[in-house]
Amino acid sequence: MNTISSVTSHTPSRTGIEYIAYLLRHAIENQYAVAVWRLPNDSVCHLILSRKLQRLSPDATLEELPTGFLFAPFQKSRDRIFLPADFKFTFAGGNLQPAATPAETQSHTWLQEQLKHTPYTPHRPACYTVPPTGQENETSYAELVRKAVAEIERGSFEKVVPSRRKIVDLPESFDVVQAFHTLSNAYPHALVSFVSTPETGSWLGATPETLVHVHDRTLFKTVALAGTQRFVPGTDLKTVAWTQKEIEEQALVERYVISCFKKIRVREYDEYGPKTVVAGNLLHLRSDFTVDMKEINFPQLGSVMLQLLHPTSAVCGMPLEPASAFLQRHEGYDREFYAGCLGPVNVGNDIHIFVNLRCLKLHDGKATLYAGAGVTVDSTPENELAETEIKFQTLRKPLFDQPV
Ligand SMILES: C=C(O[C@H]1C=CC=C(C(=O)O)[C@@H]1O)C(=O)O
Repeated sequence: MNTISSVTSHTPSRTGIEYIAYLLRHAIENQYAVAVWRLPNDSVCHLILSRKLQRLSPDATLEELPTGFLFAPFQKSRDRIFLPADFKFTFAGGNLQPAATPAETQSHTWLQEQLKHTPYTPHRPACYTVPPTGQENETSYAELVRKAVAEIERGSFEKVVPSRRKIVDLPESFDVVQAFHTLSNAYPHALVSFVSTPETGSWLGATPETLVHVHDRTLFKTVALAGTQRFVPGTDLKTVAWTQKEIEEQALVERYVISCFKKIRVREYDEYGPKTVVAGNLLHLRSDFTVDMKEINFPQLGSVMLQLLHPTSAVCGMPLEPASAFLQRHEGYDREFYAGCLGPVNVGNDIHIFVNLRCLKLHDGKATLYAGAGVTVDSTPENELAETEIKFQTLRKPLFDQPV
């Protein structure tokens, strides 16, 4: 088996961070796309390089794709992007890990060749960036929430999730690989991801929300997540109280998930919750759904449910169409990949797709942060605005401020 020792036998040993920085630069020089991720409650970080992105058709089945990474925008009418794993590496404990699959063995051999031709030199990691466009301001977000409540009172929909963005200056010393590392340490229960492609620019995030998880082609999982409050470390989760507004907001997401199961006549799901969960600096209410796919003989449930669920009423609204039309008309900016979905496909027998929340997009010297809040008839503009501010803190605090 070709392992790290074969990479290092011709070159000085490098840290995982140095290898990642080297691979990012190689990607940019060759117009390759990159995805780096660390799954929740896992210590292993994965990196793939793609020579060419694929655009997935709406009916593409994830189960039939090769190993890779899905990156899909919020707008369903736009193309979902798939990064096939032309090269794949894993890192743990700060080091590149021995190749565990034939594909990784080939990747190690390739890396060894690259290092011979272009030896490693220390440098700040580079990634694809695009300029920011415009800036949302606080007054208009409060106005947006007011309009949303008025529309709910008029009976157009029950819930909508308006969002906003904030453009911040990056510190002089900002280093994207270090930032990924910082988020991985700060948020062990999140999917921490970094996606950088010539088409999409670079996106970094730490999301708490699973959209579709298929384990070993047998077990399907999804969640209904909503309701937000600040987490004070040390709080006993059993003592956390939720308002009627938050309970209803989460119940609407639950109903949305169940309505998707109903559309395909799946009745054999287990539902657990809602319970209070920690998501970094925040608390949410979450219900977990599981389906035994073998038992109901539905091998493509993951792909089918992904199409039905996205965008859930945790990021869009309920009913979907009028809420989505409201956001299109009034939100006033392009969400692009915020509140879209992303994650590894067919890596080690799992498909693990998350909602792209608590994320930012990188520009030269700046970053755009994104956050939304679920609005129901009981919402106030002040509270929802404050909620988006604490959601911004999920990334701001560890990356640009003091550690969490
Ligand atoms: C839309 C976001 O969060 C969603 C997920 C959990 C709780 C939410 C809420 O309480 O509003 C949102 O529905 C976001 O983080 O930008």
